[in-house]
Amino acid sequence: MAFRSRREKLRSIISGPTCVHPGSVYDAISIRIAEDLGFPLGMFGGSVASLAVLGDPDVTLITLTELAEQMRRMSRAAGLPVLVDADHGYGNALNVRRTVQELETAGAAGLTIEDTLLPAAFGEAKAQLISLEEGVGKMKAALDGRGDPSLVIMGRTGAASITSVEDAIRRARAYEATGVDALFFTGIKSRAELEAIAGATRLPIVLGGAPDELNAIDYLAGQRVRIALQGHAPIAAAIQAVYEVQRALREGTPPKALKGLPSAELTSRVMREADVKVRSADLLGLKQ
Ligand SMILES: O=C([O-])CC(=O)C(=O)O
Ligand SMILES: [Mg+2]
Repeated sequence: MAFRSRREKLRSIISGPTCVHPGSVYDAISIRIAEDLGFPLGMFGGSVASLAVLGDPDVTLITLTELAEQMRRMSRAAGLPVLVDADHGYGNALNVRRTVQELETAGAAGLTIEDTLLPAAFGEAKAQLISLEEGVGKMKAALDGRGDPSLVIMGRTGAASITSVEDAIRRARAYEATGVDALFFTGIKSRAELEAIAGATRLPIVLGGAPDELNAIDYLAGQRVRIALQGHAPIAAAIQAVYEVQRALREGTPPKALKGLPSAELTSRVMREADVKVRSADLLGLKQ
């Protein structure tokens, strides 16, 4: 299968001895740039999916079809392995199974299923968790939905900041027992919390946003953290760049005087224009 080697690359990251930072990717161009810069992995966050596809905040309005289609566009544009934030799996455990099937055929290298109650419940401003039992059912459903055994499935919990570190450990151990490939934690606030979690579990660890004291990559590697996210600055930078250029144009700046535009060489590289020229010569008989 064409996607197998991408999945095996992600597997070698989580089974290796080091910790990597993934590139934050959200569309065909951002994944190509991350690949060109040598990132070993792309992270497709739910928040950036919402922003790129809907222009909305991360409040579970995006549909599975939209998420999978955006993943498919990225898989077609580049060969970089991508870890997808599949949120709560877009429904109950049966929906989780379907989510895994869709993301697998869209070319994801791996995905996370989390135990947050999504979308938010009526009248509840604070994040809540589903029960441990329902979380376990979702992990089992994810594994059952997997057709390619090389697809990486991660169990994710935000319990550390929603209930307690003890609850995060209880949940992580239960998810481990289902046979998931790795554990993804958000909301860990200190080295002591990470060490308690790493000491009580055995699978590779992926860390969502983390405070400064957790930002030493060798220390993280020593705690079995194999992937450490660094937020989603690229899409934030894109918002700023588009805003600045639209504003300058609106204020009457002539196009040639605009600042911050990419060189023709960079744009051509991102578009893989050289490959298109070769194909055009071969297939259309066009001179180069
Ligand atoms: O997975 C991530 O990158 C963090 C997250 O939940 C999101 O951005 O939606
Ligand atoms: Mg998310």
